[in-house]
Amino acid sequence: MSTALPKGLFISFEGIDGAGKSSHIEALAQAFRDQGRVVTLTREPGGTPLAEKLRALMLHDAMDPLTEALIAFAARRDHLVQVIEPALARGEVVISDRFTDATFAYQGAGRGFSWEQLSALERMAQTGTALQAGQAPDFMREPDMTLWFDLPAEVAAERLATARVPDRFEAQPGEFFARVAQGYAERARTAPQRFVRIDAHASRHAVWQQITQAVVRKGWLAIMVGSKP
Ligand SMILES: Nc1ncnc2c1ncn2[C@@H]1O[C@H](COP(=O)(O)OP(=O)(O)OP(=O)(O)O)[C@@H](O)[C@H]1O
Ligand SMILES: Cc1cn([C@H]2C[C@H](O)[C@@H](COP(=O)(O)O)O2)c(=O)[nH]c1=O
Repeated sequence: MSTALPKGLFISFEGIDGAGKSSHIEALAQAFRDQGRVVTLTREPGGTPLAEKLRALMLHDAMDPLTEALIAFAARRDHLVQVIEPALARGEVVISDRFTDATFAYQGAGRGFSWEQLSALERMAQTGTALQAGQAPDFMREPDMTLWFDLPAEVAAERLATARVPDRFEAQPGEFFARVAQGYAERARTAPQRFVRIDAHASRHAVWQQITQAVVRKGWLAIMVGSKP
């Protein structure tokens, strides 16, 4: 007798730098584990040895916006093929700290690179990776849910002011992050069924409640009484 695998789930966390994503990702992973799921916790750019090398280039080496976008998608393709698709095929929950919406927000809205061309790259990089899962050749992999941490750029800047040595993105001026935040809002408007807006200006506890409510509403987790981030 064969035991059916649970359906793989793909959840991404998005938002401008300092929006508070990292503070909750591990807690959500643990909530899934507590309810018997296997979790692959990963990040972008990165998540594979090759993609981590590309991350280091992207975060620290000067380059033009097209180069930046191409590196983001090259890293994503490797990440999808090597990590995300195999984990989904095993019925795991994949939680990624950022995915393609970040490219639209940062390289698109932030740097000014064309969204139309980013859409073409998105289709190229995210199609044909799920054939073994029985998906059609033109199926484009996207997250099942995107938790979008919406926070004004000036609040995120205050939170990060004392935090760490900034990388190429964190060193950008406030106007850059205001554009990135707008980019996320625009992207959320184009995919309302996938995006869940999290009011990231709320307290940590209230943010955690919004996250758990979103996942419980989907029926992916049972109600978690007294759970904490
Ligand atoms: N709800 C909150 N209220 C106040 N401060 C918070 C809240 N959530 C997180 N912080 C603080 O804000 C800072 C940034 O949080 P965090 O590192 O989780 O953000 P992030 O979205 O993961 O950023 P990045 O994408 O740059 O890694 C940290 O100092 C964290 O302690
Ligand atoms: C996936 C992706 C990321 N970025 C930027 C966004 C952040 O500034 C960094 C990653 O740092 P984090 O601390 O892990 O959040 O990279 C980007 O510009 N484009 C992308 O596609």
